[in-house]
Amino acid sequence: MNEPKKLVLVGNGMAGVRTIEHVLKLSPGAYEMTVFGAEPYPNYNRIMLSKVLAGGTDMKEIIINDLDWYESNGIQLYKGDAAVRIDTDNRKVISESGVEASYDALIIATGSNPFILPIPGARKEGVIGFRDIHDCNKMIEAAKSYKKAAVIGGGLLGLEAARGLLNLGMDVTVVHLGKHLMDRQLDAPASEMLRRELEEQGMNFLMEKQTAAIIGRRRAEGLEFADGSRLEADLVVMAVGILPNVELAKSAGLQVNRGIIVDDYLQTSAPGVYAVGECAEHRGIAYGLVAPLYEQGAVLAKRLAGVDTDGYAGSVTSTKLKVSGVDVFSAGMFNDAEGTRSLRYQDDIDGVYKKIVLKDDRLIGAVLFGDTSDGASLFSLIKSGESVAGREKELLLGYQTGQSSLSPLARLESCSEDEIICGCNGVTKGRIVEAIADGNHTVGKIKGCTKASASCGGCRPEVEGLLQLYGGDMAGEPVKEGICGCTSLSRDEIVSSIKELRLLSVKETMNVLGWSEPEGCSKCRPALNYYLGMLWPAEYADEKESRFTNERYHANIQKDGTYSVVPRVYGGVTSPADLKKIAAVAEKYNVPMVKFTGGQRLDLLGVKKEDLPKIWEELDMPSGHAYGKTLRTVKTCVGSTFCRFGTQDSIGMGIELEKAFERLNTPAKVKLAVSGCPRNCAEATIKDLGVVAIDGGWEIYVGGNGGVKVRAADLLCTVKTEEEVMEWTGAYLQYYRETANWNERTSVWLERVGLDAIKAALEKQEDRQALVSRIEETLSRTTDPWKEIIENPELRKNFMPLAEAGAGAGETLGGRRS
Ligand SMILES: Cc1cc2nc3c(=O)[nH]c(=O)nc-3n(C[C@H](O)[C@H](O)[C@H](O)COP(=O)(O)OP(=O)(O)OC[C@H]3O[C@@H](n4cnc5c(N)ncnc54)[C@H](O)[C@@H]3O)c2cc1C
Ligand SMILES: NC(=O)c1ccc[n+]([C@@H]2O[C@H](COP(=O)([O-])OP(=O)(O)OC[C@H]3O[C@@H](n4cnc5c(N)ncnc54)[C@H](O)[C@@H]3O)[C@@H](O)[C@H]2O)c1
Ligand code: SF4
Ligand code: FES
Repeated sequence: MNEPKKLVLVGNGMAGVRTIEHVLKLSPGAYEMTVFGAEPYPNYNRIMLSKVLAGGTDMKEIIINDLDWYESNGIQLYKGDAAVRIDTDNRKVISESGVEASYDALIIATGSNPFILPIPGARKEGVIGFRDIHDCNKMIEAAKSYKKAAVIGGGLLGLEAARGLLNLGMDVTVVHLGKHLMDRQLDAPASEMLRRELEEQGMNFLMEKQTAAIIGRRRAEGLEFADGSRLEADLVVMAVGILPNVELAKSAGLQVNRGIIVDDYLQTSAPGVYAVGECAEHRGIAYGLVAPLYEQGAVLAKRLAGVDTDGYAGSVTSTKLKVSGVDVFSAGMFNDAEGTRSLRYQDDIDGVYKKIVLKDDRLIGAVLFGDTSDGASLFSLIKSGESVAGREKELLLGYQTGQSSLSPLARLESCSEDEIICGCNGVTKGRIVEAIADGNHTVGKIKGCTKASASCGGCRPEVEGLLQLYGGDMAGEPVKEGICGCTSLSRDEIVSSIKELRLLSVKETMNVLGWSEPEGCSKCRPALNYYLGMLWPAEYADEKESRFTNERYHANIQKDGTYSVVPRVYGGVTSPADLKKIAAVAEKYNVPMVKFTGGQRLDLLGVKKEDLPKIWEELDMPSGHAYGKTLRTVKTCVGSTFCRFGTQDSIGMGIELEKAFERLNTPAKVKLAVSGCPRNCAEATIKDLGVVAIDGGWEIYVGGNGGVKVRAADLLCTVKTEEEVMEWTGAYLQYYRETANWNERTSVWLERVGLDAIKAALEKQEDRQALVSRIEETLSRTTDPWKEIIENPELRKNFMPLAEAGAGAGETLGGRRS
């Protein structure tokens, strides 16, 4: 056997160590390895520092390779000992402590340094970047003694730092230079939705602010901006981008631009010297995310091991913000440009935004907010560059089934074993399939042994997909998945645990049931809030912060940031007096548009947030709840009161239903209608519950939907009296409340549960009555939200402009929404 060659790695970080891991696998024993690391730790997962700061994990959990690993692989590690010189003529590296290491091959993987703004005061105590364990510890320490943090930079790092500092109890203001947060990853609508969501989480923002100086004596006391205004802050985190760490390479005479220039085989301008990771510049790009760096590392390892490779051709990147409660995904070229076309979908009620960008029938970019479940599939289509002609709508609206040729499952099945599924941790499909074959049959177990899905969580749908494909048969047991990435518990398990253990708050539920994310996410928080309210109508106090914006402000937020006002008009029947009131407020507050809705209501559109309480006060009408997961409207036809075909009083029936069930919290919105004869002018058979009058009675239809996916309702029963209509409706709605998943419309629920099962549950009158008594218990505790807001000065403050609300130092400078 040949003498091993000498391989030296400078930079004990993510890209460099990943490269030598590959070399060890491809050609064990071929190299004698020496590693210099400036940090005093073994190799760790830098991206998890955000989670450490946010309290989601601890330092020991983020170590990728412990000291034993170096030892058992015969690697000489000099930790806490930076390389200070490279002698390319004599092929050796010299370290700070004086160690000299000769090399046949040298890998430079020195990463980046945080960019520190060159402004007065930038070196003061209390001003830091966020790059390593040391910075993370410093922030955790600072939060114990100081309360006001300013994060400069509203990019990925800044927002993750801000979320962490909020979790540590600090009052956090993010100062951003541009108009839009995460401007390198998101378009304006997604960025706006993100800002609103983060404001709801308690973050303050100062947008379009240029920091001119850090003020304070020895320690930072605040920021001064170019416009002369100031912000108090005793901790300042700079997160305004990174600079590749090229000093060592530069001083060794290597060709350097922004990064160290490398070719497709990661070779620098010096023989035997390679560079990978953030410090390298390939075809003009220095990447700042791990996935492309791991791809580089895989190519370099092959090169060093003498294995054939086509070289590295550059990467398309995707990102996911690691802030719990916010789902944001961005990939590829997400901005419109010449020769591209884009499709968008925006649902302001559920806070979902999707955009895909196409060029020549190929998908080249995507932005997702609120629902990022299709991110991985879209990303693999972007990478594959295949034609998506004719499938654009499916891509935008999401994969409905697992059957289409585009479905994530089909794609996963056909992709090669080497395809990286988890970009953050560089885990391939082959490795995950192997883990499944070894008996790991939950995402949690796969996470434990491969680290796939342990970081940003973006690959979780793909890991779940692989479990579906390869888990069931091998295990002989069904694969169990949780309601979201924070738990492996199903909806039913959660609901029964809440009941059995008498859990009474969202936080307690997450703690007791072992949530992986201490704050939960935008899927589980509102779901838990709903389940708790449904189970404990008397004891549970609704948690506003677990609701979407519309339900928090009791108004639908519109695309321009204004709100809409929809007063309750029972059964769609109004009066001259109410119409006058509506007209008067519309005129007085310059409401730009008054419109009839599909549910026979009047909608005042374009209302400013601060006008909402005044308008509701002057209207003195109940809320129409046009914004919530609740009973929306009962649409009625004129019925026997005026119509010559009418067999029953559909208006009276509709009003009675609406008065009985208004303000009811439901898993998803619920719409009702009542028609006075089978001509069905109120379109009752495409409603969640529709009542149609017949000779001598009423038919009750359920599970209809007139939305994206039209579904004709099924006949539940035929009854004779109005009392029976009320009883069946109450029982049906309560059964839906008790058994549906949060956010599941009745049309989907009915198909999942089955009409026969629902009929069986409601068949016996005693069962119906038990359900009715439970719904009545809930209904007896509801109140009109706007009446409450109007009468409560504290609640009214939420709608006031900042100055009137009496904001603190950071807030008066602008940006904060309450
Ligand atoms: C808080 C945070 C969160 C992040 N989250 C994500 C994420 O979610 N997804 C994602 O894709 N990316 C994320 N990133 C970026 C990701 O961590 C980097 O892209 C990745 O770590 C770069 O790997 P690297 O090996 O090039 O550099 P590094 O991991 O920084 O490693 C370089 C190492 O070299 C050492 N070094 C420097 N000079 C010398 C020298 N002269 N001698 C010896 N050692 C030296 C440094 O101390 C460092 O340890 C995040 C970064 C941070 C800071
Ligand atoms: N979830 C993730 O994938 C993740 C998380 C953290 C960090 N990272 C990576 O770490 C690196 C550093 O992240 P970053 O957010 O610092 O870099 P970035 O370049 O992505 O964002 C910096 C932001 O700061 C803003 N900015 C620039 N100058 C400013 C100024 N003077 N005042 C206020 N704002 C200013 C920019 O407009 C930009 O939005 C990036 O490569 C990033 O991709 C990734
Ligand atoms: S459904 Fe029948 S009763 Fe009602 S308006 Fe139409 S025709 Fe008249
Ligand atoms: S892609 Fe981030 S955890 Fe897998």
